[in-house]
Amino acid sequence: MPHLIAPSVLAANFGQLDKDVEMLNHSTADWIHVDVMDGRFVPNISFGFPVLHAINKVAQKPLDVHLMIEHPELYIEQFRAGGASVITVHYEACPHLHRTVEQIKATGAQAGVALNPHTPVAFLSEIIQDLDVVCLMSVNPGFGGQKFIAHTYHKIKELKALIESKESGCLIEIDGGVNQDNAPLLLAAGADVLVAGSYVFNSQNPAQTILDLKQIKK
Ligand SMILES: O=C(CO)[C@H](O)[C@H](O)COP(=O)(O)O
Ligand SMILES: [Co+2]
Repeated sequence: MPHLIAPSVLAANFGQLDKDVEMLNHSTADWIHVDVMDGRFVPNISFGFPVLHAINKVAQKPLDVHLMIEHPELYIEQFRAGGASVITVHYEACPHLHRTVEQIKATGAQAGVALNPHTPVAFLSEIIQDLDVVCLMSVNPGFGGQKFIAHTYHKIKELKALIESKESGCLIEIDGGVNQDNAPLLLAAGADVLVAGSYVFNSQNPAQTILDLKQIKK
């Protein structure tokens, strides 16, 4: 399968969000990554439902909603109604992860689980068959524009081995500090989906930057 590019609108210009989403519609982006932060699970607040609705009104690509919030189970149906195609919750925020994953799937969305940089891949061994996406955080969640953590390569290989051993069909998504230098190595290690925020939106030509990431050969 060709890899997928999921630009994060966290780095977009919120004064002209519709224009930036239109740009993504016309680009080779596959998904639109939407980072929701609650100021409790992570030390930052991004946005909530009104902004998600504004994005969904314009977006013509699947919305990949990354929930960096406590008690995500209270809001799954609302995020689905807001247009989410993929809903990703954090392992660290879900004591009843299996129940929350089933709840996501019951809405018709694809279910993702994100792991913080310090959380072992092996913690997903009993649930990997039920997941559509595992999102490996390659920065500590909460902010865009941070430095990529190189230990992520090792986690991708471990996750790939776990997915194969359990015959799971789930995708490996990498989120944080992705750029043109590390992307080829991430794909070679086994990544399927690359999230990129500041690298895309801070570039001179975001659509071209997305195309460059999309055209990397494995
Ligand atoms: O989940 C996130 C931060 O918690 C963002 O998706 C991530 O940081 C992408 O932004 P950048 O490419 O600028 O690192
Ligand atoms: Co994210």
